[in-house]
Amino acid sequence: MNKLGLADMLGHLGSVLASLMFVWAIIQQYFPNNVRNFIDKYSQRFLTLFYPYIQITFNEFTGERFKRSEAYSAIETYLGKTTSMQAKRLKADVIKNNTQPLSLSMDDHEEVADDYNGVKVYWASGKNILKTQTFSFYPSTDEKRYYKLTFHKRHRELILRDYLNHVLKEGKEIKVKNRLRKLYTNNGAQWSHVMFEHPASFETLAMDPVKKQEIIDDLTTFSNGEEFYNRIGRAWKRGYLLYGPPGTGKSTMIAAMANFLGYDIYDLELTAVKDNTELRRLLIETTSKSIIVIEDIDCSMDLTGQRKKESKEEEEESDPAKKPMRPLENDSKTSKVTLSGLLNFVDGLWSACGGDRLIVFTTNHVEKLDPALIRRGRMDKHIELSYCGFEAFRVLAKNYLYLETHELFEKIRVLLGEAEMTPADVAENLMPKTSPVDQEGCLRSLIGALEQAKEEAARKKVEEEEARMKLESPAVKTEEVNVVNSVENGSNESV
Ligand SMILES: Nc1ncnc2c1ncn2[C@@H]1O[C@H](COP(=O)(O)OP(=O)(O)OP(=O)(O)O)[C@@H](O)[C@H]1O
Ligand SMILES: [Mg+2]
Repeated sequence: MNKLGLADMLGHLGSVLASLMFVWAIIQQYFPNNVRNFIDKYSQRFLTLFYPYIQITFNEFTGERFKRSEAYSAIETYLGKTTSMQAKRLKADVIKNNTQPLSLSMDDHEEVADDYNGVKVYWASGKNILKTQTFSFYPSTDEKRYYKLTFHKRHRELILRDYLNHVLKEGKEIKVKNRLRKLYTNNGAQWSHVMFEHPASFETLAMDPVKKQEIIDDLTTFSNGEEFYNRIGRAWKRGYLLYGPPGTGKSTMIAAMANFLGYDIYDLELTAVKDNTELRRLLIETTSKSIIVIEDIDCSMDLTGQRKKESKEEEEESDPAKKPMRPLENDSKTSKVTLSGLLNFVDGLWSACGGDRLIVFTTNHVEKLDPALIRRGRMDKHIELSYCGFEAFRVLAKNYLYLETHELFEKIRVLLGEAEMTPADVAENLMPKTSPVDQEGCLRSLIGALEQAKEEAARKKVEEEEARMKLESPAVKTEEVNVVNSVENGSNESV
């Protein structure tokens, strides 16, 4: 009896559904389009009278068919972090980045909430499937994805004016940070590149923390300074001169800068550039958000005082800025890049071809460089990287040995003040040589090396002093003889 009742009920339900579908099919078929649109429009208006929320849709493709909307991809990136914490169904993609191996986004028909200055907004992902009859080579474009933002209408102004700007800006910034970066090198007038995957960062860079923070602040101000540079009418570029003895971290700092800003690196080999025209072409080909590096600038070109006593035809060149570069001794090709060519390269004229660029020179001999090349405005910031101080040592000890403090630190602090050792040499002594790591053994090895460096420095000083005395002694003797002679002659004059 019961069973029969249930079967009856299901039978009735089935016939009701069938009738409804029949009515819907008749409406679809016989009601003209404009009547249906009319019903749709007014039912929507009626609903919005009681619905206090505003919705904005951001489509993946707008206008140009195959060009992904910038706003959509910025939103996708912006929502990555929130998505990974809130959504239950996620999509993952490999981005092969140092800091983050996967990019996560919401799967279709997911929803997450975001908070902006205490205001709650909701983001939902969705897709429309277009029923196209035409044959397509790009079937994916038939699925139109979108993000829908929903918020209460009383926050309309805040969301439209501030929040959306914030989302787009932040999304773009995260994108720049996450993108794969490139290291370009030039072979003559051609750039070729490999992926840039240097792990250096400002945290691992050993140097005085105050100086380090100053550089980080300078870089941050520069990278956010588009509006400022536009307002004061200057090309958006900044020059850094890094100088100091070998092994003090100049190249490491360039890698840390690139990682910090998320910029590409153009490592320019000047001796391989034929002439100023080639140099200009190379510069024009660089993209924005990049660091153009010329390492060991004093070795790549003759910018020293020696230029005045060079060969005859070079002497004839009255303007020193026009003097050709001296190629490296083993370089068979002659580079005709002149100092003025390089100055043009650095100056606004050529670097004004859009976007932000840092230009970095490194040298071991800052005193040899032509003042014109490194004056402020060209090389805006001069940074000296020097021998390892105690603060720099602490960074290395933390990185290499996981040591924040140790009883031997005090001894090392005193020795670092007395002996000159580069961070590269300190790092080599701290490099673990056994497993498990013998922290104290590494510190003692460093102490040994520092004491040796101190002794060597003292011995060198004595030798230099002796050599100086030897050089001076004949003159002293002559002077003594002259004085004796003049006394013997009864004269008061000394020569
Ligand atoms: N300040 C530093 N912080 C951390 N590591 C450093 C530092 N200086 C040097 N090192 C270590 O020493 C090695 C050599 O450093 P780097 O190549 O940066 O020196 P450099 O100043 O560019 O030398 P050069 O003048 O010979 O080009 C690096 O691999 C790095 O590991
Ligand atoms: Mg270097």
